[in-house]
Amino acid sequence: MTNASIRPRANRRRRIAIVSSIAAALGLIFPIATSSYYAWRSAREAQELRLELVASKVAERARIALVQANAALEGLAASDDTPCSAEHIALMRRFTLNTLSVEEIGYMDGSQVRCTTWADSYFDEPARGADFVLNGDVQAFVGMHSHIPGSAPMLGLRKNHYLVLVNAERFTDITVPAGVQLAFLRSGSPVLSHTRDMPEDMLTQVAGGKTPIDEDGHLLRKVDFDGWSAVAIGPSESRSEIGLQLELLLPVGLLSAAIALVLVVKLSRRRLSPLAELRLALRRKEFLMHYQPIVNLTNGRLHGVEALIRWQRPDGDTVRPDLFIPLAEEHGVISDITAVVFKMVAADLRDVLRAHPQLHVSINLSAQDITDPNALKTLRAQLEAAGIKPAQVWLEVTERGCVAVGVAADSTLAQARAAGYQVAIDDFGTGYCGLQYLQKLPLDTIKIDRSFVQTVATDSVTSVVLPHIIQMSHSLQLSIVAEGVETQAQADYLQQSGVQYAQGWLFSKALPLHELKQYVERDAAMK
Ligand SMILES: Nc1nc2c(ncn2[C@@H]2O[C@@H]3COP(=O)(O)O[C@H]4[C@@H](O)[C@H](n5cnc6c(=O)[nH]c(N)nc65)O[C@@H]4COP(=O)(O)O[C@H]3[C@H]2O)c(=O)[nH]1
Repeated sequence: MTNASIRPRANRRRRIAIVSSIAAALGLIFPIATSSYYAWRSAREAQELRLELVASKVAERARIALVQANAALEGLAASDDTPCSAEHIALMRRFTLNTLSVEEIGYMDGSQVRCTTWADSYFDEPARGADFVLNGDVQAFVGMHSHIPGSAPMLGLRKNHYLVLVNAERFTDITVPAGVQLAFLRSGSPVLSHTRDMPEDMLTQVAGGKTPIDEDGHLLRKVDFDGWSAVAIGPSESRSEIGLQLELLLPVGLLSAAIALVLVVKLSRRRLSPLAELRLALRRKEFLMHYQPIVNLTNGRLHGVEALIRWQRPDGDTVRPDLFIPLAEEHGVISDITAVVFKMVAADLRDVLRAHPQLHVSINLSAQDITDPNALKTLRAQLEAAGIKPAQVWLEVTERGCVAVGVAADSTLAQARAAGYQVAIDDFGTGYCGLQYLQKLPLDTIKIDRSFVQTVATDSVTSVVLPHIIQMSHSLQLSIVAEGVETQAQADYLQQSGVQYAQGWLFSKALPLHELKQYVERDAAMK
């Protein structure tokens, strides 16, 4: 078995490094880009709102002016003064002065202007037909002029004999934010009114019903009513506005980036940890079982096997269980490993154990397994499915494990024995477990730790302990398995001291399943 460490392999480390770098870069870029985008969006939305607001203002002004002009036309129609009499002209003047949007009123006879508000001056009558008709009976003429030379283009509205001139320029004559242009029009008719410095091409586009937005960095907002349109056009967003929004949003973006970075570092460290490797190995099913023969010292025949887990990494390296089992115990992963062991043992040994009922398999349990109420249930389910009798299964618990879980060990081990399993205490002698405590535990077998076996025929201080352990086990009527027997001298000594069973390299190392099966066949062939 090679002694591979539990570090992630180079290519996985590389993969984690690449993924982490990408995640870190995204973690940095994303919040900053998002806050910049939102700064731009908010600036744009603020501009859209501003344009909407001024367009609404224009629409409102125009709507009021048109309502007033209409009211003047209605009021004049109700007059029964003699047309163009002094009273009649005075009436027209009153209407002109009282109606803010109306600049001048004319009394028409057919297409002729007979008199106007200012009786001695006449505006030119419309030389052509109406540009459009409003409310079914009001003819509208675009581009008329009052009697004042060089006056602004007016909108003429005629109903029956009266024609009022409305100064449409007033609609767009409002204070606007820098760079904003306004226009007022009726679809299909020339632009009635627009801001003075509106570029010609923009005017043409607006008149053509086009929306000159975005491509040239402009936004357009339109407010429609009764077939009229008030249009506001402005730069899509201002740099200073974006800067302002960025000042608000960027700190949030930077904070999120910092949090994301810390998370990525933490996560990648966790993914690079031995525990993450262990969990990954469980998911990838990188575990298998080896089996070490336990022999009868009297005749050298096979008595049973100890199931020993192996972690085979994808590159062929094997990790020793005494490296990863403590890690699994420490982080609560051991019950998952034990469940995997139960499953693999049942699948591996079903044929061997059914064909050789005198053999048993010894399975290691950790302290947590002893307190886990599911452990025995899982084991029973696996064994029943494989047709293996509980009597052929030994459960090994370490002395340290029993001491650690205390009273719980008593009841679990008692339950296990009641269910037909044999219970062995593993690594005996290493766990400071007093005789008194040992007496209370429901045990069948003691496994003497390798460290004591190795003292046979040496001057080691601990060499005196071995005979005591053997003697104590005899007095408690426990069977004994000696672990780690490497020499014939050790085997001879143990046998002469009354130890019945042993395992160790003298007899066999832990074997993969197919080699164990050959071993079992050879043993069965021995007479
Ligand atoms: N130097 C020497 N060593 C010998 C000799 N004969 C056997 N060994 C080794 O001694 C260990 C015996 O197992 P353990 O005391 O139960 O000690 C086991 C056991 O505590 C734990 N372990 C192994 N498999 C499992 C398992 O499935 N579940 C749990 N919970 N623990 C396991 O890991 C420990 C180490 O297992 P392994 O590395 O397989 O090491 C095994 C075995 O390979 C020998 O003659 N000389």
